[in-house]
Amino acid sequence: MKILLLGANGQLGRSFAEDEGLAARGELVAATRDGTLWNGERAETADLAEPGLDALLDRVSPDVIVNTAAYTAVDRAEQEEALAMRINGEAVGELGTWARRHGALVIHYSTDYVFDGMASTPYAVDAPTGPLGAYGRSKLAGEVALRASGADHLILRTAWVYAPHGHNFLRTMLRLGAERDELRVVADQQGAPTSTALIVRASLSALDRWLADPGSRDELRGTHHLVASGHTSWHGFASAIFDEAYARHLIPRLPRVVPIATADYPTPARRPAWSVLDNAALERHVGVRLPDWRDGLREVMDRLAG
Ligand SMILES: NC(=O)C1=CN([C@@H]2O[C@H](COP(=O)(O)OP(=O)(O)OC[C@H]3O[C@@H](n4cnc5c(N)ncnc54)[C@H](OP(=O)(O)O)[C@@H]3O)[C@@H](O)[C@H]2O)C=CC1
Ligand SMILES: Cc1cn([C@H]2C[C@H](O)[C@@H](COP(=O)(O)OP(=O)(O)O[C@H]3O[C@@H](C)C(=O)[C@@H](O)[C@H]3O)O2)c(=O)[nH]c1=O
Repeated sequence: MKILLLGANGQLGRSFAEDEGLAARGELVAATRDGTLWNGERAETADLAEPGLDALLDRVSPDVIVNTAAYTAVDRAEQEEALAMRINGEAVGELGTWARRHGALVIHYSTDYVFDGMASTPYAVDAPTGPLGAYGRSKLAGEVALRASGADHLILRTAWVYAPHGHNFLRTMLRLGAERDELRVVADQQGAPTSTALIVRASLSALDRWLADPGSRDELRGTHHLVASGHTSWHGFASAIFDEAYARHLIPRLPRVVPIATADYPTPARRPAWSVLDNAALERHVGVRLPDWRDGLREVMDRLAG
């Protein structure tokens, strides 16, 4: 089996590449935008903003495409919606079209930002979407295009993703906390911080079930919510980050973390107030346990401390 990993330098892509789980299941071909991995090794080049993905796909001829590449700059997307649409929308449709023609499976990631955040109970997979901003619209376009392609696919919607590496809220907090005595963080947006390690583990379980049990495919094919269990606010997440970092002597002192309202932290893109996704169906279909978000945080902090 040949597996093509797109976006191997991103938070999630790098976690897949480091984990070795994909490589243990087949011949893994990693691709990045510039043809180089974060560690200096060579990779395939795949720029989703450019036409010509078919040439790479024809050459690699994957049985499974794991697409972790995406335009993820939520605020900048408000100014660059066409580019976000190309990368997160059209290019995903092209992957699907190739996959349908060649009988390949596409594992693709989407986001809580496809919802409008007006709910007050966890979003079910089939809840109506209604993105508030350009990034969410572009990710929804990718979901729609992949479904329309007719390819075998798993769309795994996740949220509030972080890792010991890459661009994420956890690393931003640790940087700002080292620079300032006080941070102001929104307390009226709720979600489930989800580590890339959790996403990798659950994705591999889903892939294993897909491969081992063709009878499961009708149940698995389609969209799922892959997030940690429980929920908190960005303020709650920031406070927990500092507590865990302080307990491991990663920071010399605890900064003050002041809860504020979204209105007091104006940003170009609107974000959903309620981003909690119901992950029970994935636990049932794939037989994985999706632990509480605090477990993932402790695991990442242990890695940073180690
Ligand atoms: N981050 C989050 O909080 C969440 C992410 N998701 C989704 O999960 C998936 C993984 O996200 P995550 O790992 O956090 O994202 P990152 O931003 O960490 O990584 C995205 C990767 O995509 C690459 N990329 C961007 N533009 C292109 C392009 N034109 N061609 C090829 N590659 C490109 C980037 O390349 P380069 O390194 O060169 O910039 C980067 O390596 C995405 O689908 C995202 O939408 C869903 C919910 C939450
Ligand atoms: C840095 C900072 C942010 N915030 C707020 C702004 C925002 O409402 C919230 C999160 O900020 P960020 O810009 O880090 O997060 P953001 O880029 O919105 O994160 C999103 O990324 C995309 C890719 C997703 O798919 C989502 O699931 C989600 O993880 O925290 C503060 O209140 N204080 C601060 O000091």
